[in-house]
Amino acid sequence: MPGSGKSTFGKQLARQLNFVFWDLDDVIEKGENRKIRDIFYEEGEGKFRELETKHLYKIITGIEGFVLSTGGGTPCFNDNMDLINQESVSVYLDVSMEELLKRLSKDKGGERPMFAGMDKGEIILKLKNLSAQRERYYRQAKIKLSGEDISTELLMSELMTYFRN
Ligand SMILES: Nc1ncnc2c1ncn2[C@@H]1O[C@H](COP(=O)(O)OP(=O)(O)OP(=O)(O)O)[C@@H](O)[C@H]1O
Ligand SMILES: O=C(O)C1=C[C@@H](O)[C@@H](O)[C@H](O)C1
Ligand SMILES: [Mg+2]
Repeated sequence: MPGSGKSTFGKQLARQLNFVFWDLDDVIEKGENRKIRDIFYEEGEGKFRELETKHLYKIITGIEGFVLSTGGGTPCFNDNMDLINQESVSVYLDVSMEELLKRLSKDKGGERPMFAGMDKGEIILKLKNLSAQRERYYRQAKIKLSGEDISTELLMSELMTYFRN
């Protein structure tokens, strides 16, 4: 979900594994030479999803030994979750609504176009809607980490178990 810590956590994990870190939102912005916000406002979500899949495909089929932090919506469009699971090990950070609300309410810069200009009540409604639509994609992830004790150490141990099995 937006604000679940994908970018923060992904960077830590990449450092631990000595892998390259990519943030799909940054890759799209650099590749298209535009802010995601502007793509959304000028061309709509459909165009954004098309570009998102294009850049996801390029990274995931093009390089090895990386950690990729996707956008919250990435797994939910254009069969992206199937592609992710074919080519990599996916991780779902399952963070509570209360914690997401706390984190997203702090985003005053409008970096997240989906929540721009919303008050707390509107954010919680949006989060509930997104979660209801997206959970079925998120739960296809190979590894799920829930609760307050999400750490890179825990994920490293889950990854070991995953590869052992
Ligand atoms: N484990 C954590 N505990 C407390 N705050 C955190 C934690 N992980 C991330 N944060 C904070 O929550 C906010 C969102 O984190 P981050 O940007 O990593 O999420 P994201 O999943 O990448 O969000 P987005 O989907 O918008 O890219 C940031 O302000 C970050 O500092
Ligand atoms: O959850 C989403 O649908 C999005 C999350 C962001 O990271 C961006 O990828 C974009 O704003 C859409
Ligand atoms: Mg992020």
